[in-house]
Amino acid sequence: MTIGKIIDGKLFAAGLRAQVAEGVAAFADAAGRKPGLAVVLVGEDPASAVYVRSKGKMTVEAGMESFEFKRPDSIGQEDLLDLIEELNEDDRVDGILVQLPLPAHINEAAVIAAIDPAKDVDGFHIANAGKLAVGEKALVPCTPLGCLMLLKDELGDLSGLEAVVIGRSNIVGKPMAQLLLQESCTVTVAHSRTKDLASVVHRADIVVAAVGRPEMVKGEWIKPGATVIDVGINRVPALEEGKTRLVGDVATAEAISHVRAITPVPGGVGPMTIAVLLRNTLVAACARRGIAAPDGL
Ligand SMILES: Nc1nc2c(c(=O)[nH]1)N[C@@H](CN(C=O)c1ccc(C(=O)N[C@@H](CCC(=O)O)C(=O)O)cc1)CN2
Ligand SMILES: [Mg+2]
Repeated sequence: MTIGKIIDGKLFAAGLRAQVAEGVAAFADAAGRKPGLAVVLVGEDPASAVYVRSKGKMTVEAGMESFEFKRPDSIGQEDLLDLIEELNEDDRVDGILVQLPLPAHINEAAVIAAIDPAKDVDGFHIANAGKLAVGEKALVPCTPLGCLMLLKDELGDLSGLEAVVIGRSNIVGKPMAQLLLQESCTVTVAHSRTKDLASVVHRADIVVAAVGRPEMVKGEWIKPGATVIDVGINRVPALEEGKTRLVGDVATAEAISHVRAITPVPGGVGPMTIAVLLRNTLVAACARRGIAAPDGL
């Protein structure tokens, strides 16, 4: 039995952040100021609070300015839109990110639509999604771009490979499919209504699992030698009473003997999300100031 490689997303992300930090220093020399990222957190969701803290810390470590805006769960839609408008107008702010999910009474689409597309470092605005779809230069959602970076690092040229993306969200599944199409993969997007998912997955040289269902993708579904990117972050009960642990959307212990390579959870795709956010912020800052973005980012 051969054992596939575990892709170290944490290490790759650290390398990317170091590269971004070099670019940030060059930007600051040329522009006379640091790139700035504004992060908006609404409510008390503990996981969101952790991610936002981590984003702020890594933004500063990369040499950028971090602006954090925490608002109560009770904030009204109009007040949130006013804050976005202020950030759109603030010249120190190159990137704006509203942490998701938002409370149920807020219209997420309206909030995203209010962000200046040039500052939309999450790449969620329709203008950026549309540009990505037609192959124009765009700010691209962080998680799928991070997945693509890991895939290209592992496989090199992806052209002609059969890719199956499981999940059709606007944040991961759809942009992931667009990115893989741009790399000339043959792309299938599978989802909750897909019939015989096991045999669809079995065709794939590349599997990207982004369904949010713990260990749903079984080892025997994977074609021998496929590369698997596991986007899932699911908290499940641990063996020890009262404790939890994280698992992905793929049954990794089973899949490991089928794959060429696979991302672990934690330590795979997750760390790439924040590293790419920093990359997108630098790219947005360069574009806003008419400065060339560093090569290879
Ligand atoms: N506006 C956005 N909201 C959300 C996004 C996003 O990209 N933009 N993505 C997720 C949350 N997220 C960043 O915001 C994020 C999720 C996970 C990780 C990460 O590093 N995970 C670790 C495990 C962490 C743990 O122990 O709980 C890993 O996988 O190794 C970073 C960022 C939803 N919201
Ligand atoms: Mg809502």
